[in-house]
This record gives sequence, C-alpha cells and structure tokens, in this order.
Amino acid sequence: MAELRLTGVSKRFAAVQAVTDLQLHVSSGEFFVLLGPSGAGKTTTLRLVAGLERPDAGHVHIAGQDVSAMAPALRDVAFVFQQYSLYPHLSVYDNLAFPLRSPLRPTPEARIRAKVTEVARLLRIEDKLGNPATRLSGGQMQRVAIGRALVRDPQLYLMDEPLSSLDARLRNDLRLELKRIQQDLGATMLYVTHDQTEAMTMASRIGVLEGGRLVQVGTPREVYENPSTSHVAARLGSPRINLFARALVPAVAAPNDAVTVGVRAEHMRIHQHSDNDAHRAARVRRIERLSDRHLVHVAPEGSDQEWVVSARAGDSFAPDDAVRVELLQPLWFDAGGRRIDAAA
Ligand SMILES: Nc1ncnc2c1ncn2[C@@H]1O[C@H](COP(=O)(O)OP(=O)(O)OP(=O)(O)O)[C@@H](O)[C@H]1O
Repeated sequence: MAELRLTGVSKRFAAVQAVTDLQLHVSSGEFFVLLGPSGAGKTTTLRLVAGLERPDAGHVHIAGQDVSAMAPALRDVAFVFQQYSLYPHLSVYDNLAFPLRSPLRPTPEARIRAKVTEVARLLRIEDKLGNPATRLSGGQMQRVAIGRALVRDPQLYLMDEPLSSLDARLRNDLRLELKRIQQDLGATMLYVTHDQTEAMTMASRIGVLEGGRLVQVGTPREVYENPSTSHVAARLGSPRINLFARALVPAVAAPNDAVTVGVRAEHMRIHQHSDNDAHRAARVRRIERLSDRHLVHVAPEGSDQEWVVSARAGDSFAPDDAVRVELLQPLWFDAGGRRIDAAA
C-alpha cells in the first residue's frame, strides 16, 4: 500500500472550475474520506488520481512517484464506481477474476481461484460464485463490484459513493464490512461520499470539499467538534447543528464579530423551571422519541426558528410547554461563516 499526495491540483471544464489548488496527503493505510455536497468536485478529484482526467495544474504522486502524466492502467489503483458496472454475460466468479486476467497482470489460475474465493468470503457472496451476474440483487451486485477492486492488491483504492445505491440496512452492513476489510488489508483508501454517517464512522480523516476547494481536513472528531466554517458544521452531525442569528440570544456572551451561532442538539439543555435570562425562553413544539434519547423541537419565543435539542429519554416534556434553553457549547461564526474563537 502506498501514500497519495496531491500538490496544487486544479481542473476546469469549460466555464466550471471543478477543483482548485488541491493540497492533499493520504498516508499509507489511511481511510481518507472526501465529503462534500453535489458538485463540490469529489468525483473529479478521484478521476484525477485515477488518471481519467489530466490536471490543468499541479501534480499527483502515488508512492512517491509523479504519476500526473501516466496512463490510468499503469497507475495501479482500483476504482469502484457509484453504479456497479459488471459484465452481465459473465458469472460472479468470472467477474471477480476479470481484473486478475488482465494481460498487464498475468496471474496463475490457482492463484486467481484462491484470491476470488477469499474475497467472496470477505464479502459474503461465496454461495453466489456460479450465478450469472445479472441474477443478483442490487446489493449483491455492488458487493461484486467492490470485490473486483479487492481481488487486486493495488497501491490505492478509490471508491466513489459505492454504497449510495443500496438500501439503508445493506448500507449499514457494508459500511462496517468495508471498514473491517480496509483495516485487515492495511489498504490506503480515498473514499468519496456526501453521507456524513459514512464519513464519521469509516474515516481515519475527513477532507471537506466545497466549491472545488478543501476547506478543512481532520479526524472525524476534530471536524465535528471544531468546524472551521458554518458550512462544515452543518455537514457533519445528525440531527443537523442548530444555526441561527446571534441576535436571537442577546443575553449570551459572544465574541465581538459573531453574527451566527451554531449549537449541536447535545449541547443545548432544556430547563423547565429557570429564571436565568441567559437561558433563552422557548416553547416546546414536538418530541421525537428515539430509543436512547428524545429530540425535543423547540421554538425560541418571538421567532419562527426551530431548534432541535437532545434530552434524556427519562425527561418529560409536552408540546406547548414554556421552557428555557441553555447553550452549553456555542460555536461562533462571523459574517462570512468563518469560525471565531470564543475568547476573541
Ligand atoms: N466532464 C465534465 N464536463 C463538464 N463539467 C464537468 C465534468 N465533470 C464534472 N464537471 C463539473 O465539475 C463540477 C464538479 O463535479 P464533480 O462530479 O467532481 O462533483 P461531485 O462533488 O462529485 O458531485 P456529485 O456528488 O453530484 O457526484 C460540477 O459543477 C460538474 O458539473
């Protein structure tokens, strides 16, 4: 497995600047997740690494070698696309064996059989090896597509939303399996998603892309706890962070330039009997009962906003209760959405 380095990589398609001056270092054995909304430049970044696009500027290094001008087939990367692209006339076995039968990598049949069997077992499709690829469920087809990348031992795996076409249950299962497999193999992974749960649970580090620029890189915890912008704050976490105007909480001490406040549901506390003016008066609207906690939706008095507050399952609230809400860990942002230190 190898490290990946992008330096000053930019790519434009006609009027669209898809990625701008990307600096990115993925260490050997790291599971690096590129997270961002549609159009942020995630797929373009993967395609630049795979060699399916040429950068207008900058360089791509894999294992210390500058591959910027190298043909895709010579880069020794395995790419899994969003939609499974299997050979329908071949069996599952032959689909999995296909990359090993490439003239570029002649492999003895006995070795192919061992590898295909091992990967089929990892992905729990051993009993499907004799099936035609078309006689599989969507989830099984996507497992085969992932398996085709895993049978090889490339320097780098590139995965473009490989789980997005699957139903929620299968996505959960495969998320855990992929992470386990990546750890077992010690594989270097560059993985694209717009699903924050995938990013939070799978990544060693996350890079948040917005408008073709990397706006923050860090461990899931760092990015969650210390987002550099209000956009990044909104990208991670479920329920979504509560973002509102600083003017809505005038009694709470704030840095001078603060325009927007972000407070996560678990960083708000509801008081049923409080006369502390720093706690914002609000009214309960509705309660979502989850197994381990309740999400209480409250409206600050005199506003049309709704905040979501996480409360213990034992706490009892009812719609229309008059309450006060304490902000435990507010994050402050300036007019441009940039984070300001609470001490500023
Ligand atoms: N071949 C192309 N020709 C023209 N424009 C392109 C091409 N490929 C990508 N783009 C544009 O570049 C921008 C980035 O696209 P990209 O596919 O990398 O985004 P993404 O973050 O992967 O989005 P999604 O999550 O929707 O796949 C978009 O505005 C897209 O329309």
